[in-house]
Amino acid sequence: MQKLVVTGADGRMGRALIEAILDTEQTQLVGATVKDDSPFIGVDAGELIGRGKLGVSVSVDLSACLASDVTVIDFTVPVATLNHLKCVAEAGASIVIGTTGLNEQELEELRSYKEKVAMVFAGNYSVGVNLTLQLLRMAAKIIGDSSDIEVIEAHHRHKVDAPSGTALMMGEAVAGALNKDLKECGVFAREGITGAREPGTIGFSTIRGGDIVGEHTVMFASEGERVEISHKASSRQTFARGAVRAAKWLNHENVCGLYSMEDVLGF
Ligand SMILES: NC(=O)C1=CN([C@@H]2O[C@H](COP(=O)(O)OP(=O)(O)OC[C@H]3O[C@@H](n4cnc5c(N)ncnc54)[C@H](OP(=O)(O)O)[C@@H]3O)[C@@H](O)[C@H]2O)C=CC1
Ligand SMILES: O=C(O)C1=N[C@H](C(=O)O)C[C@H](O)C1
Repeated sequence: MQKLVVTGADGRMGRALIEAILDTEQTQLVGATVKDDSPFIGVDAGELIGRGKLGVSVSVDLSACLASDVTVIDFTVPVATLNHLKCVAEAGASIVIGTTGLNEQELEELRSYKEKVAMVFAGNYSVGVNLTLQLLRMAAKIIGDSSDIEVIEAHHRHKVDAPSGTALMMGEAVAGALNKDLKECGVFAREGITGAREPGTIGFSTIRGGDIVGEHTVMFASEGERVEISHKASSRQTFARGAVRAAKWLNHENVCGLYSMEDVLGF
């Protein structure tokens, strides 16, 4: 039985993760944590999602939930993720991280744990998005040099970071296949008299509205035709089930390192 702890248990993904764990064989929720000002402290984690008592009280103390055979699943905010990662390292536990919006310094700090912790870190845990990354690399190799490449993403009104982690992963997959650095060729904003499109750049556009779960399109536009590769998520369970799958995979690997969802899927 794989022992799992969910941080940010009262968040959109936290709740979806508890649901996914309850629906996955050979996994057991052994802890659920929230921020210290949450109204859900002390509530049963099962009751938090309307599934009846599990005997796991929502708490603020992650370290108290940890042991070397526990895997944490963390979809929160960058500062919390790094705090949680520190606790995980101290306990010799492992972690699956889904948080997006980390800046360069935060990413560097996360990477610094790869010798000490077994962790999976991905901007998107859906199988479909990770398949899409493969398709994008193929498209980039065949038509990337002769196309204008644009990444368009749409999410719900509550999302706080842009572009999405997935959009950045897609941009990096395309840039990598073209032997480019996204930091140099990415265009993240356009307004006013921008001038004509600079050849070889990768543009990003962001839509925020309503309850859109997550939609991404990469457009390869050239003279006379364009190719669009799209993924549309319609349920957060897609991400949650993928993260639980990653946690089960980590338990088998149990080797310190920084892994991607593509590693988990064996792509
Ligand atoms: N990789 C993937 O497949 C996916 C990644 N995501 C990413 O997951 C993250 C969470 O998304 P979502 O669930 O929609 O967001 P929510 O805002 O619904 O949840 C965030 C959770 O983190 C908690 N939190 C915030 N600040 C802190 C803190 N300082 N310490 C401890 N906990 C804190 C929140 O608590 P409180 O509510 O009390 O503030 C809440 O429980 C985002 O970065 C999102 O982009 C989302 C979906 C899929
Ligand atoms: O915040 C979200 O909701 C999502 N975030 C991830 C991202 O930033 O790419 C993954 C998914 O699209 C949903």
